[in-house]
Amino acid sequence: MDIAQLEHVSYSYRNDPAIVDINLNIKRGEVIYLVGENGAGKSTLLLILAALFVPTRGIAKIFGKVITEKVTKDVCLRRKIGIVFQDPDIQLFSPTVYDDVSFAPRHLTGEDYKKYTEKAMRIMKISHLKQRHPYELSEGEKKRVAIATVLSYDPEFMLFDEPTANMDGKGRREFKLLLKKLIDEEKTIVIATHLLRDIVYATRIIGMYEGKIEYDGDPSILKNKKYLEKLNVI
Ligand SMILES: Nc1ncnc2c1ncn2[C@@H]1O[C@H](COP(=O)(O)OP(=O)(O)OP(=O)(O)O)[C@@H](O)[C@H]1O
Repeated sequence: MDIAQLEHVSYSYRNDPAIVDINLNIKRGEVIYLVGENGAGKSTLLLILAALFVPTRGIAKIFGKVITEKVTKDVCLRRKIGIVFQDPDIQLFSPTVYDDVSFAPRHLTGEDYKKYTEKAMRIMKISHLKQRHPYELSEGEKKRVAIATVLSYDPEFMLFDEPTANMDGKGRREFKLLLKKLIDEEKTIVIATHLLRDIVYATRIIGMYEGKIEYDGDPSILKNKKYLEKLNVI
């Protein structure tokens, strides 16, 4: 079974189309980067893949389930999918870092939630911040916490929206190591980015332009500067 199958999927915010007629299959173990200029539709496509948005048109099947309003709340499905939003302020809502990181495992993994929480904080090197209020953190620290809130329940399908956008060189190197670890654990990964220099371990690139898929293929496209210029991603 594919992780995701999109058939003629479109999504509009009120009447403004954000993605248009997307056909896409994602197989287990793929490491896909979505590239495209601002407003190309990358975040919207991630939200569809995360089973958080229901397509305005077409059919999205995630882990074999057709996504409807009801299915977006299915706990079994939610347990398998993790999304790290571009803006960590959307993801962090608790009074302390610990409460934020433990929120999902508390609801999804039961008894062992402390173990999962500690492990995620250790991996993201945020254990020392656990009693801090998320809003007191730097943007880079917030991003680490946001990633930890997803690692903490160990989903098999992981989606990242501009994960390295507010990170310094050290943060970006550490994210690369995290990615390697997730790939070794055979996760399926989709990353939206406009930072081409940060693309590593890609098995597939999807280039978006004005809500449509303009390229879907192997990473050799990254060497084709002329084509990337056409997509406005250079
Ligand atoms: N909440 C919203 N309400 C209305 N329109 C929206 C909303 N979110 C996105 N859009 C619009 O949908 C289109 C696609 O936006 P989206 O955020 O998916 O693109 P993106 O490629 O992720 O861009 P960026 O790199 O700037 O995040 C844009 O025209 C955008 O203005």
